[in-house]
Order: sequence, then C-alpha cells, then structure tokens
Amino acid sequence: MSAPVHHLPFADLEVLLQQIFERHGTSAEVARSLAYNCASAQRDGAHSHGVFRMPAYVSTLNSGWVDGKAQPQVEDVASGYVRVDAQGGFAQPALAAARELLVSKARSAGIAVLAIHNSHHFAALWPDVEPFAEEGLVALSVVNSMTCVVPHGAQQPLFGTNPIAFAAPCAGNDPIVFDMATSAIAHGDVQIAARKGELLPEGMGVDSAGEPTCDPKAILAGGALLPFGGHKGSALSMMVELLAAALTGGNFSFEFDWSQHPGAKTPWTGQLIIVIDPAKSVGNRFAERSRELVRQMQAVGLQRMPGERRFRERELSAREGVMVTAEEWAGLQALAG
Ligand SMILES: NC(=O)C1=CN([C@@H]2O[C@H](COP(=O)(O)OP(=O)(O)OC[C@H]3O[C@@H](n4cnc5c(N)ncnc54)[C@H](OP(=O)(O)O)[C@@H]3O)[C@@H](O)[C@H]2O)C=CC1
Ligand SMILES: O=C(O)C1=NCCCC1
Repeated sequence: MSAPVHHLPFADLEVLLQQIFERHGTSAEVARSLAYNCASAQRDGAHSHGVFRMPAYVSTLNSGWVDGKAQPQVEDVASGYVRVDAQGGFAQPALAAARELLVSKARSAGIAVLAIHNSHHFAALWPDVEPFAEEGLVALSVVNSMTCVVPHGAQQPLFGTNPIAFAAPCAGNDPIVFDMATSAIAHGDVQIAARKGELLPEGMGVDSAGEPTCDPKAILAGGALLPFGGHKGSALSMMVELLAAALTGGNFSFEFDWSQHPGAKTPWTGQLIIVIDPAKSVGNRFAERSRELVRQMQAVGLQRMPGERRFRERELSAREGVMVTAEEWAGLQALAG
C-alpha cells in the first residue's frame, strides 16, 4: 500500500512555509524568499531541498547561528561587478537585493558577476539561475557548503558538496538547466536514504575508518562523501571553494565552527553568480543555437535533458497540487504550531 499524501495548491504551501519561517524568527521578507524557494523545490520534485529541509531551517534559526532578519548590504563595485554582504543571513534575500543591479550590468557590459559572502545557502541552486534564462540570459552559479567530502587522493574530508548550476535560454522550450553537487551524492540524499533505511550505490562514501561503505548512516556518523568522477569532480569542487569563498570573501567549507550552536545546519559560506547577455556576441541567435544542440542530442538518442524531470514534475504539480507526504505534512503542522 502506498503512503498517504496531501496535494496542495502551490500558494497554500508557500503561505504555510512563510508562517513557519516567521514564527521562528525571520523577517516577513526573508520568510517570503525562503518559502518560495523551498515550495518551488517541493513542487519540482527536488525532494532533498524541499520541505524535508524545514526542521533543519527551524533548528538553525532557533540556535541563533543565522540572522533571519539580516539586511543584505549591496556594493556596486565596478561596471561588471556587484558584491553583497549577506550580514550573516540567507543567500536568497542577498541575491534578491542585488538582482536588478546585476541584470542591468549584465545587459550593459555583456557580463556581470555577483559575489555574495557572509551568507547561508541551504537550498537547491537551480532557483538562483533559472530565472535569468527566462529573461534570455545565461547564468552560472556555485556555492560551497560544509566539510564532508574527501578530496580525490586525500584521507580526510575537506570540501563541501559544492554544487554548480547553469541555465541558458532555449528557443520554444523550457530553459536548459542543470544543477549538480560535485560530490558523488548530495548530503541531503544521504540523509533521506538513512531515514528510509536504504543502502547507497557503491562509490558514494566512506565510513569513519575511511573504508568504502554503502551505509548512509555510517557516512553520517563520522564518515564522509567522495567527489563524483574521481579527480575531475574533485577539481571542480576545489574550483567551487575558490570561486564561492576565496573570490567572494566568504568562508571555505572548513572554516566555520558551528559547534557552539547546537541545531545549526546551514553552511556559513559564500556564493558566486555569473550572468552573461548572449545578445552581445550573437545577437538574438543564442536561444536558436541552444535549440539546435538539443535537437541534435535527441537525434542521437538522448531521452532526458537535465532539468526536464523537474519541469514535468512542475506541470504535474500545477495540475494536481504539490505533493507532500502525510509525515511531512504532520511535521509542517507541528513547526507551524
Ligand atoms: N546549497 C548547497 O550547499 C547544496 C545544494 N545541493 C543541491 O542538491 C540538489 C541535488 O544535487 P544532485 O544530487 O547532485 O543532483 P542530481 O544528481 O539528482 O541531478 C543533477 C543534474 O543532472 C540531471 N539529471 C539527473 N539524472 C539525469 C539523467 N538520467 N539524464 C539527464 N539528466 C539527469 C538533473 O536534472 P533534474 O533536476 O531534471 O533531475 C540535474 O540537473 C541540487 O539542487 C543542488 O543544488 C547540493 C549540494 C550542496
Ligand atoms: O545536500 C547537500 O549536500 C547540502 N544541501 C544544503 C546545504 C548543505 C549541503
């Protein structure tokens, strides 16, 4: 028998999450930003960063580790450069505060960089880039997280799960979007597997003795993750540390200490977003060229584009409501008080 589920209109889920954030100490603006982000992940079936994350958001806010009322400070640094100090708050409101300036710089200079530091990112990364592609721009973002990944050839964890997200317009189609951790598996998916009592495929992580394991609980109890693709994923993860932390002024994944804040779960790091206006080099042809690439990939047998599963889930959610399991629903009700 399948588990009972609720199907909610997106707006209702968003309002409920907003209430939870505000109840646990965020400003109304921050609550709106995080609720939209988290509800969008749930809507798109991005479960490792949907409502599953709400208890950890709440425990983090209650621990005093993050400032839920922070007012990001935007600095107009140069013709193609914006810097934001998130003031110890969440990264999404920091991006929102700088977004208009970033887009106007990308449109006038052809390329613009947004460097966010002193920020907490606890979400999927695609929501940060996809909207740029919907406006005809190309966007790339990286964010570093917390030490849990052993660099290829090393013995101890150092890197975070450090995702990379990319979005580009595609004529007559949903934008092309990919968003992937540079670890073999996202930390969120390890937690979900541990909760469900499932084993992981081989090659995802090691136990506390550094021995390969498929047991997610062993990875969470003093073990660690591996980068995807050996030395190649490891190099990308290193690049993310450099771009998201060293370049922005944020912490490396190993540089913050949350031990004095029991319940804290959000990495206090940095994030970089690069936005490019393709009109500057190829006029209005970029989106057509994207479409051509997709056509050719399909012609050689491609069945699934990255991002496609999410867009399908989004359509399904629009028709049937956003799916929340009975257990998740009960948890949300408890958090909402
Ligand atoms: N904030 C943070 O610090 C961190 C956040 N995360 C987030 O965790 C989430 C999950 O990451 P991860 O587990 O690496 O993601 P996945 O491995 O599930 O997916 C990575 C990308 O590959 C696509 N994809 C997956 N399977 C296929 C396939 N068979 N064919 C074609 N494309 C495919 C996905 O598209 P689709 O979405 O359509 O399935 C997605 O764009 C991400 O949103 C990431 O941002 C991860 C680490 C840290
Ligand atoms: O799933 C992950 O990996 C992470 N997600 C949110 C931030 C911490 C790492």
